[in-house]
Amino acid sequence: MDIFRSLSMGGAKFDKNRFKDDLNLFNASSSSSSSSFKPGSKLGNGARDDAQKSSAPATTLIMPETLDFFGSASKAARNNDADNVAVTASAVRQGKAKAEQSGEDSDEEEQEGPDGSSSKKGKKRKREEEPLTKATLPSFLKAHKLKLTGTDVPMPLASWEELETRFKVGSWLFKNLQKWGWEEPTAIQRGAMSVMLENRDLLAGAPTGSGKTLAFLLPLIHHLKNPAKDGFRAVIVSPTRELAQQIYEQLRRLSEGRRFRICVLTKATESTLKQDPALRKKYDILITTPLRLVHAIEQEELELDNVRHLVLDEADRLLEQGFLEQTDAILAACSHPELRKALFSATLPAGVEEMAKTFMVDECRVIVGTKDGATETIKQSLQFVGSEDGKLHAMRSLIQSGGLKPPVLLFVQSIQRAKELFHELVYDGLHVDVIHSERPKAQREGVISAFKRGDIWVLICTELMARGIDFKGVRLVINYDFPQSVQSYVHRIGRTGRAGRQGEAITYFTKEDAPYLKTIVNVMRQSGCEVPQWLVELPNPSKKIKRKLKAKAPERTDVRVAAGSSIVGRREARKRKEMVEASKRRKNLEKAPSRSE
Ligand SMILES: Nc1ncnc2c1ncn2[C@@H]1O[C@H](COP(=O)(O)OP(=O)(O)OP(=O)(O)O)[C@@H](O)[C@H]1O
Repeated sequence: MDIFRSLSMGGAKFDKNRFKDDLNLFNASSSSSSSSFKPGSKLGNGARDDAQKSSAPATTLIMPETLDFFGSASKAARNNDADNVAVTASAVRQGKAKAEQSGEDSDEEEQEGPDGSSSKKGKKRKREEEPLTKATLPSFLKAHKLKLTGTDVPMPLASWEELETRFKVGSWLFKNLQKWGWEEPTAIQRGAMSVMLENRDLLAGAPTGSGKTLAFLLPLIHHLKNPAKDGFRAVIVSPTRELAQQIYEQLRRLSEGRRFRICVLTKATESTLKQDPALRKKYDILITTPLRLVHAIEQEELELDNVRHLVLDEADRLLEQGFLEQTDAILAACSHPELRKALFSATLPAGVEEMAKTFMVDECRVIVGTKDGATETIKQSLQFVGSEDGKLHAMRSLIQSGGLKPPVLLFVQSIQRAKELFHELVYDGLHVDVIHSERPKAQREGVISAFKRGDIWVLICTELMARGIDFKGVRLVINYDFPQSVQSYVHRIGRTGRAGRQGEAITYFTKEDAPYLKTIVNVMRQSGCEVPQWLVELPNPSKKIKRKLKAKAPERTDVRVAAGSSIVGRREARKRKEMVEASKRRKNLEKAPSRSE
């Protein structure tokens, strides 16, 4: 059914002309909104709003160069004949010190080119094309918002070409990479790949949607070189099955033509490994969730003693209560003395970093942007909805005002609430579905494919979908229930605004959520969103309060109860009841024999 028709069934009017871009799914960009603490008002946005209303393509106008991870803001021709530069962190430090001494600043340097007529941007791009030197490194790091820490940290990649010239990455792998047509490496790819290619332990943090997956996959394949039939040599751990599957798909594409044996550990593959011990030797790479892997280790269904590369994706989640024990068991099972470890996430709380240091050896730390920061291409806002019943009202207003820009991800705090909200919205005639861990695997996969295809326009989800999942076209994330931690907020909203695209995130809050508001306000400010002064002046919640929220989701009135108790809810329920009764009457009439018969 036409989505605009079905959306209209909920009482909303959709103008096809106005939403013609929506028809062209996964061709994202866009947005709207303002302040004051009353139900329905949105708090946030600001500067970017004006920019987004401009007629030029969003990426070129809005994105500052420093945030242009994907080079989409500038298509300057590149001319990379990069010489090999094996500069180490001592060089990094020397160069930095020199730059600081001379008061060198990247922006100033750009204005001082020999050719006074060329633009600042042009000069900067040109300088990036050249091989990095001690002198150019500080401004390069600044331009890419890269922070490198550790002893002798390898020099970042100046260009893709350095993969071949400097690291001798096989031409087959380089060709596979080129198939994506990505003009240049993202900041995290520049910083993290060189560290992994030099076979060092790594702790890497970079915003959501900034290409961390490729940053660890490419070095990993490079090190494995060829299929070896020597048992698992690389293990990638991710907190969810969905993310493991997504990593597998990217890995398969990147290793095309090399016949690596890759195993995504599921109940089915686990039982195959159990039945056929010889098979275990045939695999090269394992992608798994922690629980499944620990089960397989305990059942002695596989061995990890030949593993040389261990990647923990969404590392902070894997080192949190709930997964920590399993991650510990995995680390213990990967017993090869030459094991290298790489930890990646968009959020790395201090406690996690401390823990990581206890099992990493002489690690390099590569951070892009502000630690635990949100992606800056996401327009964030907070919306006060009064109490629970105000949320559905806000949702329906959003539909009616045309602000619901599909595809939309809608986060709630529990499976129960996800189910309830689904039942509430499905009768509104929305193309809506729900995903949570109680749904069988096949159904979950089906929902994800349908959402990717654009058959589902609003996907209700739990924390299951908050991390890592790469739906490129998501235009709006709604935090229907307030997130339980800053990390959860950053990852949830990070499902939009990926790969340099624009996105929007709205967070509903009630009176009960107000004590935690400041944590989100801080993230919003850090990522460049304007927020009203009174929000800035709110007190930060204490550590104790934050811990309490993280440990236990707040009690909330059931979605259905809340829906029934609001005026709008009652009106909608009555309308739906009337529609159902009218439809029954029509059917009965159709069934009734006509008099002539
Ligand atoms: N160099 C690049 N240029 C352009 N696009 C890229 C580049 N590298 C990766 N991408 C694309 O960017 C998107 C996001 O990548 P990825 O899923 O690896 O992000 P991430 O940093 O792991 O995000 P998250 O923290 O949410 O897991 C993907 O669709 C990927 O194909």
